[in-house]
Amino acid sequence: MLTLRTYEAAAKGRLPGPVWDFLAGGSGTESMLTAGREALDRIRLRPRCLVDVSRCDPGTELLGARLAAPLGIAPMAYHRLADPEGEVATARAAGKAGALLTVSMFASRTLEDIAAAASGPLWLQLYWLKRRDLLVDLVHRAEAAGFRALVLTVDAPRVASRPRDAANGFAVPPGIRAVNLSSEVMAASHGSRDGESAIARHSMEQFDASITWDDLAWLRELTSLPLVLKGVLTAEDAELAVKHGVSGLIVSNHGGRQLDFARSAPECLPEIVAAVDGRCQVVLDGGIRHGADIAKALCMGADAVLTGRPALWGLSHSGAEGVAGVLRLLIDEFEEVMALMGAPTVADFGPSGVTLPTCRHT
Ligand SMILES: Cc1cc2nc3c(=O)[nH]c(=O)nc-3n(C[C@H](O)[C@H](O)[C@H](O)COP(=O)(O)O)c2cc1C
Ligand SMILES: O=C(O)C(=O)c1ccccc1
Repeated sequence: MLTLRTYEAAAKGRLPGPVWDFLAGGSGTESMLTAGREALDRIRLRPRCLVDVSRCDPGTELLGARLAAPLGIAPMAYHRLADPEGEVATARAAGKAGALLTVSMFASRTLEDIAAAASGPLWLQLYWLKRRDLLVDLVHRAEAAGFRALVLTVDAPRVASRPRDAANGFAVPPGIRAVNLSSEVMAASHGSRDGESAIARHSMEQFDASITWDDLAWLRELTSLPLVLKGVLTAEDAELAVKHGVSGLIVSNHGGRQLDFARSAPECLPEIVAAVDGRCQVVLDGGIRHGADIAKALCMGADAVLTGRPALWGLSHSGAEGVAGVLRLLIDEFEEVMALMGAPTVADFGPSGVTLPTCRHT
């Protein structure tokens, strides 16, 4: 019987050390690698009994797209680090499982190839590059390829220092490239130097750290695709996001890879859901490792969750089949939790389904 731990152990065994460190690692003291997980573990479920759960339906809709469960894959760069087929295999698996796939701007397969392999909804994640012409090109290609939404990651004006990558002088191995961006812009991300991560250096050169809320209008005018902001952790920013017309928020601490000592995403979710008050969709990411985590997120008011690293573990273990296996595990566990919670549909999860540890944010 395969568990997420099996996939994780297999990936760790198979991948070169520096690649494993890039996938698994976090920023700074890595305090945030476990914070989200611990916050989820402190939340306990409050089951109801004698409800008809002879049929449980984990299906839902997210930004108008049908999903087999409120689950997607978080945007992650360079899936070819885990498997030669990369994002094409991931897309096939997400389609098979009925899960959303968020494709990173730094994907290692073309948007067109990924879309051709997909049978479910795709979102495209963007970092705001200084070279706006490249953003225009990507957005137009995403529209043409049938992507359903754009995700702007807002917790990374630069990639944070990550000690493992710095120690390894990590650079993306030759032969793996962010093929959707011009090689001229990507040149700096190759070529490793001791004591420095090429990815962090590249982000300092290429990301536009000067953008503010006012710049969102430029992106919104470029496309009719719905805009989702990823990395919002406060009610204040959620309110601003809604005022600026976003269709969704991904409450995320970037899997512990950006601001060290931040609040973890699950801790922030309730105040963000309250601030949004139904005006846009809310997705949680970070540390989703069990079907019960999906249930907890829904109880706190999320519409769906994204899982990150486990998809890459599955990919490294056995390509598309491995990713599909990971998604299947999470969805099967979620279905069981639905039955045992007395919650036969996703609409049956609400605030009374959890007890939250008392936490104050002011
Ligand atoms: C290897 C790796 C690459 C990532 N690349 C991106 C990226 O390109 N864009 C982005 O917005 N987030 C990126 N993230 C963050 C994920 O989208 C997500 O927030 C995080 O991994 C979720 O946590 P989890 O891995 O604990 O499930 C990356 C994460 C990892 C582990
Ligand atoms: O977002 C990340 O966490 C990340 O690792 C990354 C990878 C490539 C380019 C930019 C960020």
